[in-house]
Amino acid sequence: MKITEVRLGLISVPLRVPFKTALRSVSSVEDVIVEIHTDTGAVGYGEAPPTGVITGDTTGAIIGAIRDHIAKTIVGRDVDEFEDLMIALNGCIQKNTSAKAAVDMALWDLYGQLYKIPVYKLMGGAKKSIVTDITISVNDPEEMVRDALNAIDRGYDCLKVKVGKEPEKDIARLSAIRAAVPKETCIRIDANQGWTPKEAVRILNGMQEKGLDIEFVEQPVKAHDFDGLKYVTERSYVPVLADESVFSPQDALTIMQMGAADLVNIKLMKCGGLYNALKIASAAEVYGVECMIGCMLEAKISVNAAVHLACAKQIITRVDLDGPVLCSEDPILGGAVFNEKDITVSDEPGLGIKGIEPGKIRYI
Ligand SMILES: C[C@H](N)C(=O)N[C@@H](CCC(=O)O)C(=O)O
Ligand SMILES: [Mg+2]
Repeated sequence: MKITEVRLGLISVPLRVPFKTALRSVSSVEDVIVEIHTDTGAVGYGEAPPTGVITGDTTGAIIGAIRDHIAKTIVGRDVDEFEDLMIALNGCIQKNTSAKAAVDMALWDLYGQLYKIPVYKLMGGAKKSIVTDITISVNDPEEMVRDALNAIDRGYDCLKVKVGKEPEKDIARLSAIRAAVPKETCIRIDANQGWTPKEAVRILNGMQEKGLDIEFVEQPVKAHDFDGLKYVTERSYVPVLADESVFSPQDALTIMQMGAADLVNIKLMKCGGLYNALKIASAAEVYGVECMIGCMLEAKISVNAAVHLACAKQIITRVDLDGPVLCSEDPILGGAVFNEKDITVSDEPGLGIKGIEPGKIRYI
């Protein structure tokens, strides 16, 4: 199976409600789609969101990295030289993890199709379904309570609540939500780097004293501040999960060796795809650090690839793969079935993606 062409397109999918974090506010998913064509007619699919505030990757940068570096490296090569392809993909350009992730998943898709096996089984997995949380955007407490109750009505029992914007309001936000939702609702929070280390300890221990029962906090402090993260981890009663601090397997190792976080969030767009995500999962297994599988604002092609990983690795004990259910429509054909919180992996060879609804992709 020889790679003949890398085709790129753009999709635009409106969100049900605007997505607001301490870092950004957006109202639609605007992603780059990658199709890798082969001489057998098989096509591998990938997707990359331009999450500039987190990864530094813009739409133009994703397109440029794929066209000017990655495509030139992989076209003409055989999918069966999988390890060589992965090393070439990772070595042909620095950083650009979103572009690499989109191509990495399209290659896994083709490799699974070549050997007629779904990717999660190729990775040794046997689990067929997982359960995701859903994100509540940061707003005034009243609006957040409305969004939380709407999520409960849709059947979600785990909320990931965004905080970190106007930190003085965060305890009030969480108190209002905790008072409104059923007692057994799991609540995790994500500050998206919005607090200083001292502020984080004060807010988190304040939440603990009020009995708000927070499962964990995601990325309380700036991404580069590993010492600050460790400071919070050592002093907070609420467990700490490293998100923006962990891009590469090396970052994950450093965080684990320092004891700077209790948990790690693996995202394909931060680490460059499934090949590197597996390395983070292996490091986490060695250190006994449980992982969450997360996503950016992504539609179903790339989140579907993360579903395969989550079904394969037992060290992934938390799931934040709500990209598709935050969207008001799903233009992607095939792949995992997203029935609100319940996600069922596809048993089709590769990643199981069949294509994009006609008229919903603009080829470039
Ligand atoms: C969408 C997901 N639940 C999420 O919150 N992901 C990121 C932010 C993604 C973005 O800004 O696109 C996170 O910080 O965990
Ligand atoms: Mg996060």
